[in-house]
Amino acid sequence: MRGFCVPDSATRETVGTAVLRPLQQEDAARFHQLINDWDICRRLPEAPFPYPLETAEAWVAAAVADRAAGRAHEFAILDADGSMIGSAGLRLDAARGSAALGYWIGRRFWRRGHAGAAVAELLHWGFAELPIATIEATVAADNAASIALLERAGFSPTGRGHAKFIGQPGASLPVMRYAITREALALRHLAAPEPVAAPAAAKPLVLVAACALVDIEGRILLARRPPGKKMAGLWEFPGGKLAPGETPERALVREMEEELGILLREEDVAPFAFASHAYDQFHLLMPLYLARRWSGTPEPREGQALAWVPPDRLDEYPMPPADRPLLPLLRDFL
Ligand SMILES: Nc1nc2c([nH]c(=O)n2[C@@H]2O[C@H](COP(=O)(O)OP(=O)(O)OP(=O)(O)O)[C@@H](O)[C@H]2O)c(=O)[nH]1
Repeated sequence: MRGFCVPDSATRETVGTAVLRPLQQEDAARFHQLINDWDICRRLPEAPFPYPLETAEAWVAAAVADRAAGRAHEFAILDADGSMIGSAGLRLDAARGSAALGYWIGRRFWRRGHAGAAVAELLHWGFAELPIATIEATVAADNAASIALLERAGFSPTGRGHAKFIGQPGASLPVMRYAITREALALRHLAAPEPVAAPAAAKPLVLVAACALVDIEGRILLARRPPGKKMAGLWEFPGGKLAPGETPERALVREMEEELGILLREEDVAPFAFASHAYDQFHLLMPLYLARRWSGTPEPREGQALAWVPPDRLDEYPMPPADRPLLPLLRDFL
């Protein structure tokens, strides 16, 4: 398990800034100077106290080796002047597609929001760069500041347990387990900004996810909008509007099942391009994905006609105006 040390919650008034850079062997002396503090070590399960310089050197050397091997990514947290003030990192559990978070901040730099900023930055970095879907954290049950910090960062509790802390021999202390998924972090950031007041006459923005299903002959599946619908008779890429809280990928999985009766997996769709088009009643924003793998044979479940169309014949099929800029991109790519 990884450890946490944040004393007393970073006050909300202070907005921390954090810059992370990979931990280097030259950081060992400073690392030692900052971490050799009972109030830090007692909250870190793997930290002895006192914390010898050789242990710091060995820990940093292991971190450098772990980074090279892709096992873990440990960072120095820097303040605005570029001085190291603490450390934060992610240790991978490749089999589970997860990583364990740990961090600590030197005492002189407590209560300035640095830990919260470092954790936020590390979550973004981790989900962008590592093959993981979840980041987990285990924290001593009496570490109220870190619990508050994790909850503010978007983590949810997943359970309780006990863990040994090297600095407190013999003791098995109660801990709480937390986790955050990639989707939860993304939704949080979508939900976070205050809505910008739209001018009275603004058109609603409609978000539609669409998918170009490509068969082994490189043909693309088009669906013809059935009579009775807006733009009936035009050919389009299968897809539809996102339901509340849905990612575009998840919406595609649902729509492909509903419209075509096929099983498409989220990991089998790749973002390709997007359409942005002002219709009279709304503005359409439509990410277009490509998929070459699915289970089942597409069949029209909603009264639509279907056609497998070679890329150089897409022009022959009348499509909504939003789709037209996408056609040359598809022709060039396929
Ligand atoms: N699926 C799909 N929709 C498209 C494409 N191009 C395009 O302009 N659209 C527009 O994006 C919207 C798709 O949303 P939808 O499929 O959930 O809407 P709908 O008209 O079938 O249902 P609705 O009656 O509930 O509005 C429609 O207004 C549709 O005309 C496209 O290539 N694929």
